[in-house]
Amino acid sequence: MTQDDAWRGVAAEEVQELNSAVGAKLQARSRKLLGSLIRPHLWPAGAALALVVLQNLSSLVGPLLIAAAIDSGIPSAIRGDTSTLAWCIGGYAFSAIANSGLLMAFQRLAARISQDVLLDLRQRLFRHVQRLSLSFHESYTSGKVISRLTADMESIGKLLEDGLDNLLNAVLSLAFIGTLLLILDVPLALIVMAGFIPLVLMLRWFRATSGRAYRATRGAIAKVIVQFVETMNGIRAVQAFRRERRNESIMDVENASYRDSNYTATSAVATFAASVRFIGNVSLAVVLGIGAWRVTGGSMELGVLTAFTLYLRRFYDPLDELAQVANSYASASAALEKISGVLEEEPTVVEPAHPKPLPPGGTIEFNQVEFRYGPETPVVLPKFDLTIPAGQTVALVGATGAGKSTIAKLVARFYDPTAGSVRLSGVDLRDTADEDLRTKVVMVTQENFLFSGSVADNIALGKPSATRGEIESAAAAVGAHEFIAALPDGYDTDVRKRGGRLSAGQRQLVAFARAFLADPSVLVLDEATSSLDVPGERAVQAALETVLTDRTAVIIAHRLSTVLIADRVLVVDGGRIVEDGSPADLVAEGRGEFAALHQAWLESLA
Ligand SMILES: Nc1ncnc2c1ncn2[C@@H]1O[C@H](COP(=O)(O)OP(=O)(O)OP(=O)(O)O)[C@@H](O)[C@H]1O
Repeated sequence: MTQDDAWRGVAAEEVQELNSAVGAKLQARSRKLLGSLIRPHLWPAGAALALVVLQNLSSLVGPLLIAAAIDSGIPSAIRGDTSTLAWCIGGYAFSAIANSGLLMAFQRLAARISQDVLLDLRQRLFRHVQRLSLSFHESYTSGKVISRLTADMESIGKLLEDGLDNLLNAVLSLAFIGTLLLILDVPLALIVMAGFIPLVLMLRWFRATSGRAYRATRGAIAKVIVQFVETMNGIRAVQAFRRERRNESIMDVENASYRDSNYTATSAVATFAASVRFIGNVSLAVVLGIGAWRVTGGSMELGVLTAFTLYLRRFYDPLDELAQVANSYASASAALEKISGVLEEEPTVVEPAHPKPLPPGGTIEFNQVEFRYGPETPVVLPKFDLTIPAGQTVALVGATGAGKSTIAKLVARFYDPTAGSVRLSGVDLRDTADEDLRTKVVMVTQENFLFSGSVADNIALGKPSATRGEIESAAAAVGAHEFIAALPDGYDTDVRKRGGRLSAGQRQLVAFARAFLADPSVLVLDEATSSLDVPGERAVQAALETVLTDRTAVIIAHRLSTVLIADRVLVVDGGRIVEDGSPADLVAEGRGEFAALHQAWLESLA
């Protein structure tokens, strides 16, 4: 692994203090992402920039017109000539209207650009995360992904919406007003500029402090969301095991650390904003003092001083806003760093550039396969060979943690073996197209996951092009038709709505109907451990036999009845296949682990 690889993807997420080289690398990655997001909107962004320039120019005219009104309009009006004053007032009204119109146009355009950018980023992130391999999801957790898609996205949105608006306004105001101040009065303008020295120092301090603080807030909010999502996902277990108090105390700790990191971040903003205001007010006081002294001495006109102080207020207001921008920027860049990390992750199970088509048949071969979950984790499956001929039903049995699910996951290519190869009909799974593999190998897991939508939609997942007739015959084949027809809206019942909720056995039947409809050559099945009532169990058993007909099957078996319908039993122990034979032969041998397991099963049924 090179030095660069060590920080790739999400590796730096949990690290609070980064060295400057890594920090720079992460910033460059964030900038690259931001650039790629903004590039498609360069023209509208240019138009927005033009609008904000015009809007700033229009707002500058006001104080100049007021100065003209005080210095020449009012004196002429006293002498009976009101035309200058009328021009000043008319001009002021016109610039105010133009200013409002331009502001509205700019804000609308900016909002449109930023919403498009956010939409693009959300889509990219969602698509990318869906493509990432199981190994990523097992370690990254859904809570963190949710936090990237919600909280982080929101802080980037805040920067794009208010931040850019404020930043452009501030920079332009500073440039324009700075120029005007110099034109109006050079000595006073220089006094104002001197205030910039402490300002720049403050800005440097603020960037360093808030950058660190906001990285911490991103990590902390992710932990709060992870804890929340885990609790909600496991709410049944939480209530069943009375884990509420324990969860509350974990949540309290995460929540408190989020509050603390936010507090540190906002404290920095407060210090910075207060310093800006303080420097602004001191400059104003000095300008007023010197200005008043010069007006009384006759070397400066009152109107000019009025205009100068009016501009000066406007000069410091955007600096206040700049503090807010710096704040949103720090928060958004921490978020962008995390999101760009997720986007940098690559699937570990990669689709080949030139896939080989899978021929018909379903022979599975493990050739010298060895497997470990990660480079630092122990070998879970030591080197082994195994051939499962097409059409055979194999039951994997063994103690918990023996490696049964791991073997099943290799057949479905959720992982690639660390050494050796897994072949289907003679083709290395690494050489197959995802689409091809997913139609030939279907995995039915214990979760029996139902997506929101109708029962029919959930069965059709196995074959999206299926007609209603095909869906119903698949359901009928596995014996699910009766209970589905009896649901409030039959096949159109929403499985997430009241009345559409299915029992564990019914969910399993829907999962079987889905697999039956998909009609794969190979079925990998993690049998549910939860026990069903006797009629439910019989229905599921009958459905299982139907689904298994004419295909290769690898079943992680938990029930004796399932093992007995298998052609072959593999007993797994510590990642090794220690027994291999037909259930009848293994029982007849009478000495092995399977024979003992069989005896225990029989006794439990007695
Ligand atoms: N994602 C993972 N990362 C690291 N180790 C893992 C991972 N999944 C499983 N393991 C380890 O691999 C070994 C085999 O696990 P596996 O899930 O294959 O066992 P199993 O026989 O299916 O168990 P069970 O019957 O409890 O489901 C175990 O020691 C387990 O701790």
